[in-house]
Amino acid sequence: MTSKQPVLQITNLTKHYGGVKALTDASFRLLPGEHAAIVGDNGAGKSTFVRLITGVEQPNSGDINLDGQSVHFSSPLDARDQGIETVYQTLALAEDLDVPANIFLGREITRLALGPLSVLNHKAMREQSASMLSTTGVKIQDMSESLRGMSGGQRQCVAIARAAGFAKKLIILDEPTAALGVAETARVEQIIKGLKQQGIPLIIISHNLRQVFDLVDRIWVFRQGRIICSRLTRETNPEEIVGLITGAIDPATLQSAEAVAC
Ligand SMILES: Nc1ncnc2c1ncn2[C@@H]1O[C@H](COP(=O)(O)OP(=O)(O)OP(=O)(O)O)[C@@H](O)[C@H]1O
Repeated sequence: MTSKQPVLQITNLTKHYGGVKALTDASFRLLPGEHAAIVGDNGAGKSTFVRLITGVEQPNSGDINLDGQSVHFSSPLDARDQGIETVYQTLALAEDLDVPANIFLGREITRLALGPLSVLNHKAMREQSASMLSTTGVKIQDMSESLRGMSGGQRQCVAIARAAGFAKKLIILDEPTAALGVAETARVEQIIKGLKQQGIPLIIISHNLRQVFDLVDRIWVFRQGRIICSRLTRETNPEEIVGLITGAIDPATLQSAEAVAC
């Protein structure tokens, strides 16, 4: 075990829907600056886990600890306010708005705060958007273009830059390249590597093992509603992870006790 305090520590998180045990006693940790992947077969409980740690749903039991503090998220907004930024597959972007308006969607900067009559500070939002995009390594030709004209990859990049710009604690990416082509996937992966260099902790849900092995420090394996173990990427290989996902390998038989956190 490491002595570093985890950014996120989850203990015995459980969510049952009637008789369906979507997630039982899931324990997980993310260290400062660490990039981790969540993998598992369909129905293994990955999405349920993410919904619980992003405030979309509340657990039946278990503890979520953020930077050493026990927290409860009553809504996604609550989780966001407490420092967890999530990029969902649906991206939550507004097609008809330009890049700055999308980056500041729901967090607009105002010159005069008068409730519904507030005056937006477009200049500040434009400047800060440009800075967020450049810090994240995202290149957008024309920031005043609406998102409607952009490719899936460009939109994904805007969503990740927004998350990186506002994340106080960590970023969660849900299948960020599932709908992208090869070149766009490579671009998004470059951006994720940039976040690693900046020390921003990150959790990625991905079915793409090549991508997982290329990007993360640690892999958490979900199986039948449980987190069965985690493996340091450098101490495992794709065959072993597939074996853990399918049940062909029993985590109890793995030798490296340091690398297994069950
Ligand atoms: N709202 C719900 N009501 C009832 N059962 C649910 C609900 N959400 C999830 N489940 C069930 O919980 C189990 C875990 O589902 P979950 O979506 O978390 O898996 P997953 O690993 O994300 O799968 P996938 O990769 O297909 O998205 C499945 O059996 C699913 O049918």
